[in-house]
Amino acid sequence: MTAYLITGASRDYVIVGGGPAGFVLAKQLSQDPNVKVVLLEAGPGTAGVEAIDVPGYAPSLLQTPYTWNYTCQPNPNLEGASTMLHQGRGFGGGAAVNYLGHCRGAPSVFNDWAKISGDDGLSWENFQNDFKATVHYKETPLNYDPHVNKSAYGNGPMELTSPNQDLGFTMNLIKSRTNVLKLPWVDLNDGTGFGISSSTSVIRANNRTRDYAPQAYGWQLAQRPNAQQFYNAEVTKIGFKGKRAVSVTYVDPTINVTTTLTPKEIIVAAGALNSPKLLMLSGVGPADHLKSLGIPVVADIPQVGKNLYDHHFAFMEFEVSSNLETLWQYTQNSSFKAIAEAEYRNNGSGPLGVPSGSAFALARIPDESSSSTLQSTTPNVSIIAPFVAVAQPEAAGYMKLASSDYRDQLLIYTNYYGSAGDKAAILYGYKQLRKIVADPAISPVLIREIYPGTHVTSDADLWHAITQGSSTFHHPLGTVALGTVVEGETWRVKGLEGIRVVDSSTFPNMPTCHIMATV
Ligand SMILES: Cc1cc2nc3c(=O)[nH]c(=O)nc-3n(C[C@H](O)[C@H](O)[C@H](O)COP(=O)(O)OP(=O)(O)OC[C@H]3O[C@@H](n4cnc5c(N)ncnc54)[C@H](O)[C@@H]3O)c2cc1C
Repeated sequence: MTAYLITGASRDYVIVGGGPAGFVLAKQLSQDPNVKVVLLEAGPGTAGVEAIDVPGYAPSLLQTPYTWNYTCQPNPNLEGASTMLHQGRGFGGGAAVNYLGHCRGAPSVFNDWAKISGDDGLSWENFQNDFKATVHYKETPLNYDPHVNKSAYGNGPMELTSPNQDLGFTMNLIKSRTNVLKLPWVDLNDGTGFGISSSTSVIRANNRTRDYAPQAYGWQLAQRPNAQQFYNAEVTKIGFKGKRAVSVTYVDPTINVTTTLTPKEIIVAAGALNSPKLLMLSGVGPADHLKSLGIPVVADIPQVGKNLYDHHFAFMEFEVSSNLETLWQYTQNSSFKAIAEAEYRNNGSGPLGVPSGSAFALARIPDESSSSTLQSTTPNVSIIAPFVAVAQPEAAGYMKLASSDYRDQLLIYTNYYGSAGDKAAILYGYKQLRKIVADPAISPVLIREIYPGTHVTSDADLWHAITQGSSTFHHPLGTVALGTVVEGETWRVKGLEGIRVVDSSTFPNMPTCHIMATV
């Protein structure tokens, strides 16, 4: 599939970005055989890539051609650390490389979005039907009750399942969280805002492989003569005539061919970092910033690139009984690895067939209040790394261009823990992790605390540990927000014609859980 194959009549829609948003849009729009749709994806094709298909290999996909590998600017709130922020690159976007968790979180978020955007379709009551239209839940034989509310799921193409087995530790975690956090085990997809979840994931029941956008929607596109989907097609600029978007220029770097299309309408779905990037490269953004880089201004919209939210987590590390199956054993112990791979090949069981985080909790903090730090010295141990994050951070960061060259890195200012409330929340949660691990549901298998170490007790020292042992869930959003940059209902960029943005960049603020379900 290469760029020069696109010839002939003008297209009705060009969609920029083959992530979950782009694929759903392409599938929906091309239902009408009279509407021509072209989907352009910057990254490579992803069909048949084993590291993408096997759930347990997800962490190995970072820093590969399947990710945009952005390094954020030094963050003063993290003692100057420059953290990484990866995004999916290739057919499927983030859905091809992510950790497969599917969760909708608190309804109040969507009711807020409906108010902010004036679009009642986004209220929880109305949005539920859209959620249901994208997924179905498939029951599988399990050795535990996953507490799934089946009425929360519909008949959509994406398959959701629960982890197909308790590998020996999930139940300990669920019990200890129930005891310490005093929360019930619930389904966080049915409108329940707080509770403990056993991680419903986009993993197929029959062969325990990743289910994601190109698989769920791409085959329908492939069968439609009015739809085309291209990878290795990086859009470098959107051209404007006055305030109307009229062209899309893209390059296929593998053959160094540049092509310009002139559709009737352009839909940008390039994700939370690359959608604002493309808008700014095309002259849509803060005028002073664009002028400073010599980019002619089409529309002065100061909020493009602002309002950047993300989920950032802080972790601890504990050694537990070596008979517990953990990712540490898989990465460090070659005989364990061989057994796990054989198990997965035989019947999709074992640690490779489940998501990396097999249980988590959403809790409210009281009103008053990836890389491992362990040296690889002893392969035959088991390590757990429980983590905590602020589900709805207050402080937003921002991003801007480093230059007018599309190949340059972005300047990303994350501002994690940038408010007193965010800082208090993460510190509170970090202390709760120790209590959870000390609970009798876990303490019998606990051997020792590795990170930060039991000597770390004061708030100042714990804060230092958080700044040194934290990372992102890769959930950036909000940089082309509904209400400020994009209109509700139409998703048109305000003040412009022929251009819409429809993806995670348009979320006004953070859902309280994983975010792909909402995309
Ligand atoms: C490592 C990782 C783990 C995650 N874990 C989870 C999880 O467990 N659960 C969850 O719900 N969410 C998770 N997420 C987040 C989730 O995957 C994203 O929020 C979601 O994919 C966003 O969808 P999107 O369509 O808005 O953008 P994206 O998925 O980012 O898709 C945008 C697409 O546009 C393409 N693109 C960008 N620029 C251009 C251009 N100029 N021209 C053409 N194409 C372009 C990109 O290559 C990409 O394929 C994770 C993300 C990552 C990276």
